[in-house]
Amino acid sequence: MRGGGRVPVVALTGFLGAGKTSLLNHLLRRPGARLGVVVNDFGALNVDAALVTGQIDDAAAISGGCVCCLPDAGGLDDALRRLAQPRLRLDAILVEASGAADPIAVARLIGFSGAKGIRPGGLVEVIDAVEHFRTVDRWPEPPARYGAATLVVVNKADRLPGDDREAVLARIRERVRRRHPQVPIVTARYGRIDPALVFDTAADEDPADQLPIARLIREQDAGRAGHDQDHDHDHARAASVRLDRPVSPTALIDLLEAPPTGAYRLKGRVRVHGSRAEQGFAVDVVGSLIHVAPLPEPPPVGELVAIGMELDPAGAQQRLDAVAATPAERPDTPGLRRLRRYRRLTS
Ligand SMILES: Nc1nc2c(ncn2[C@@H]2O[C@H](COP(=O)(O)OP(=O)(O)OP(=O)(O)O)[C@@H](O)[C@H]2O)c(=O)[nH]1
Repeated sequence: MRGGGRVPVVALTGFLGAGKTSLLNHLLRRPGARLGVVVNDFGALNVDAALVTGQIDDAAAISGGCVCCLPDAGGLDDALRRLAQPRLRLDAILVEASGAADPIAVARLIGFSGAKGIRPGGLVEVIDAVEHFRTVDRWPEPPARYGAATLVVVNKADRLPGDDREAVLARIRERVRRRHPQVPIVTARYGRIDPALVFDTAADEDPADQLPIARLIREQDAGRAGHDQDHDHDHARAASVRLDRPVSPTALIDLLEAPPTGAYRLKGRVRVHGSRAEQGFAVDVVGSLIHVAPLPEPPPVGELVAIGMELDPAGAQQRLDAVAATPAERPDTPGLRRLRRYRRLTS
């Protein structure tokens, strides 16, 4: 969400050559998003020249909406601090980790970063479908690195021989699941995943009562109904609900803690009855990360959106509708306490 709120920091990890830069380039091509980029090792920068006009060592706005920042080793915090400045109004910061980096360490670095104005936005682990069993997954136990991921992208599926493809993909999925049963797994070519899985594209012209992400999804739906668009990737499915009244904090937190089946992201803006006045909160769930932030004003109309590649839209709709329909009794002291606990943990 542009303006206000903390900027999500999304890490892209994966073994050397898995396709991190391809995925980064794909995300940077998304029009309308203002993204910060941190490339975590020198010499690896290979971002589209049209989007990044050279290796720059300070945060700078450049055409295409991308801001790029190259830190030296250990400079991640400095880079995040620079990119989190409110005047840059970024929708997300993408950190491409070096192929040699351990995703668990990367997640920890971001999670414990001292930089203000940021929050962890997930960790996307890119797997090379062809090289996987020759590089990262060579031992009886599945690699610990899967445990840190909030989304796994099995890339280069096109390079698997046709008669073997499904079997190899199934084997990779099975190995990932053994380590991390809940993590969503998508397959991709050249890292072309649905950007809605990673960040929102904010749009200044969006009406005040609508979340940018909802607009993005509407556009995608329109694109799907029409002919060809730039849709060279699997689509995320979504369900959303408009909230005309304050929501029940208990119903809301129950939803955030147990999102609808297949929901990889869940986000929204809500109004609740506080102990004295009405209060507004922005909520955001990525994988198992729950983030709750206060809004300066309660939104006149709220919204909740669930997104996922394997979302059951009807089931998700029911869950969202149920939150909208739960009476916002007051005082809902236990619910408010749970909400504030997440707020304290994440802001
Ligand atoms: N056939 C095919 N090639 C791919 C795919 N994704 C990436 N590649 C190619 O694989 C090579 C490595 O991709 P990169 O995106 O640079 O991988 P990386 O993980 O950033 O690599 P390092 O930064 O060296 O760790 C490039 O030549 C890409 O063009 C894919 O899905 N299919």
